[in-house]
Amino acid sequence: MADEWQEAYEFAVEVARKAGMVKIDKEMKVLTKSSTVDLVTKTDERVEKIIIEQLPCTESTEKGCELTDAPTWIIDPVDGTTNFVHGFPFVAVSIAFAVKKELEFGVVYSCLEDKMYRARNGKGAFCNDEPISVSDVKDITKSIIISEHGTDRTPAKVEKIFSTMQKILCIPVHGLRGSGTAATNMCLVATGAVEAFFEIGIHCWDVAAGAVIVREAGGIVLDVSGGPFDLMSRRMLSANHEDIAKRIIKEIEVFEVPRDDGVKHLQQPSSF
Ligand SMILES: O=P(O)(O)O[C@H]1[C@H](O)[C@@H](O)[C@H](O)[C@@H](O)[C@@H]1O
Ligand SMILES: [Mg+2]
Repeated sequence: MADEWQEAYEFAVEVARKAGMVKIDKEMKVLTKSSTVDLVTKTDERVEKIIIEQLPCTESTEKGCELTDAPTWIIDPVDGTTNFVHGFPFVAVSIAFAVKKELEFGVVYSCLEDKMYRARNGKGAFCNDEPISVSDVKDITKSIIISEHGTDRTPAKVEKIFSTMQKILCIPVHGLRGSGTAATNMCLVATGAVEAFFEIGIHCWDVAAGAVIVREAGGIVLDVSGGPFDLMSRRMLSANHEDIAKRIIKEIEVFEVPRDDGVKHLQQPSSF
């Protein structure tokens, strides 16, 4: 049988590159989404339109996220919008494709660095056409970990986020980092620049493409409890190795966030 999704995969790479031709514009119109620090710009809308117009068989829905068995594009036109607004140089276009609720391929174009990350199930992960793989560090004290504080500034949640970061920093690890874009953070795990990235509060479109890239680079993608990764849960831990993941999970102070699909929170059994 012909390779059913290869053409769509290659096409997504081209669309991501075209969509990534965005310019930092000081006059850009900045709007807000869930809070005053959750930014969106007219450029996000313009880039989304470019992508949707070019991808085959797209039907855009305003109903939020619902993953069905149908072939589905999961797109973040500008991941790292706050960076984009401020001229902080990490901004990515993220395009993933799922079939029967399983992610088939992912493309992340880190546009200001001109790095095209891509991966397809069973076919490896690449950056600018060079194969990439995760770090082989298994000792957390020799690791760099990424986490982000997100856009929910409810004091109790911020306290948990910083308490988790403090505990991880004091293990100690070599460093804590954050690029401001979940898609790029996952690619940093995939290239071995860092050992892990976790965040509670991200959305499915922030991490769908990155999940395929991390897995194909030899890493793992889990729920922050250690259970299986659930794209709609808004919780994600990606790591180079299960030893690193297990050690981080011990320190994560989990808090509730509404799921992307609106389903009531599901308990994630830990696989560790
Ligand atoms: O909103 P964008 O820039 O698409 O996505 C970002 C989230 O807003 C931010 O809360 C989160 O920390 C970051 O990882 C994500 O990419
Ligand atoms: Mg995003």
